[in-house]
Amino acid sequence: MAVYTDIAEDDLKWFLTEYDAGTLLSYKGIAEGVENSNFLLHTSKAPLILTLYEKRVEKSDLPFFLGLMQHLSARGLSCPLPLPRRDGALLGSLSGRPAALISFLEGMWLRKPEAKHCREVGKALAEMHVAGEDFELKRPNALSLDGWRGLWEKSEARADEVEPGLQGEIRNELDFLAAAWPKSLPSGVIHADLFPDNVFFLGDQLSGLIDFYFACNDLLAYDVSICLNAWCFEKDGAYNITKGMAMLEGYQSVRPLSETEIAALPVLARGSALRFFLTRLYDWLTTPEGAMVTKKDPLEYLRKLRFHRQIGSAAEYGLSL
Ligand SMILES: Nc1ncnc2c1ncn2[C@@H]1O[C@H](COP(=O)(O)OP(=O)(O)O)[C@@H](O)[C@H]1O
Ligand SMILES: N[C@@H](CCOP(=O)(O)O)C(=O)O
Repeated sequence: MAVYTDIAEDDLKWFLTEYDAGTLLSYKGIAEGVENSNFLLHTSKAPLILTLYEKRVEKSDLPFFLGLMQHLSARGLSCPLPLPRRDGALLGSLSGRPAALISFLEGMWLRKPEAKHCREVGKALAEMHVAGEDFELKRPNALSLDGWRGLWEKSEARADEVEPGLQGEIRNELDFLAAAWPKSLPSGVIHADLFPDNVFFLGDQLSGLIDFYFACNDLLAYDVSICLNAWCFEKDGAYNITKGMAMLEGYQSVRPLSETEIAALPVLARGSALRFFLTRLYDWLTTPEGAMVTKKDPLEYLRKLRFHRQIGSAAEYGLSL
């Protein structure tokens, strides 16, 4: 679950007086999520999401995340919209944490996405990339090459507890990626965590994207590779080329990939598999037993990484070259 910080009803009522959000009818913690504490609020005006930003989110990054949601929403992308306080600020404070109220998005995330949903996700990702083109704030990706090495160094000594031989394998992978990482592909604002739990659907129709708290400036095709990893593998670890094809077609119906982006996909997919392996590994090794958060399996991403290593060309992801 992800409610790291409790809130007192009176504090919440006081917090709401700073907004034109109506009076509080009810509130409850939301079990899902990993990074922040989220609450669903019902007020006399509307359902709302209250997010308390926890330790792993840099306060100085919050204007980027909240401003990006405003920017994308203004350009027609369906995503939560932060509510301004009466003084115009998007950020307040509650229970000693930076806090924001954001609009409630209707829909549910899909436990068993199909190819048709992957197509919608690909299209929405490209729409986000296009809508983000004129967003003025910048945020470098803290979880790119340099960040991976730092993260690895925190887990390296205990990595072989998770699987024998990991130490050597990941060191070699980092060296490979440092040498092979593309330097001049199109870049822009990326979501960087567009997993199934961050995409809502109403029936088969995509109703919106949430959780922009890893968004940053990086290679657009890297974001595509994150989605291939998150959406196009089956539970048994097999890559589903039909889903990959649908996702890439959906993406390219809005923003065609260049030849160099296509050629770079296998390396980018190795990088994005490693990125989620490393954050999961760190959490796996450091989250105390009994903590109220569901730990995600790092080995799922190790298997994906190994799959991408043996890819000969992007055609194997379902792209018609
Ligand atoms: N704007 C929103 N509308 C509806 N539900 C939301 C919204 N934002 C978050 N949620 C709910 O809260 C959960 C956790 O949100 P998320 O942003 O993924 O948290 P975290 O950043 O901690 O991973 C989501 O799975 C969803 O159920
Ligand atoms: N998507 C990441 C974990 C981040 O969780 P989220 O709830 O913020 O999407 C993973 O699967 O490792």
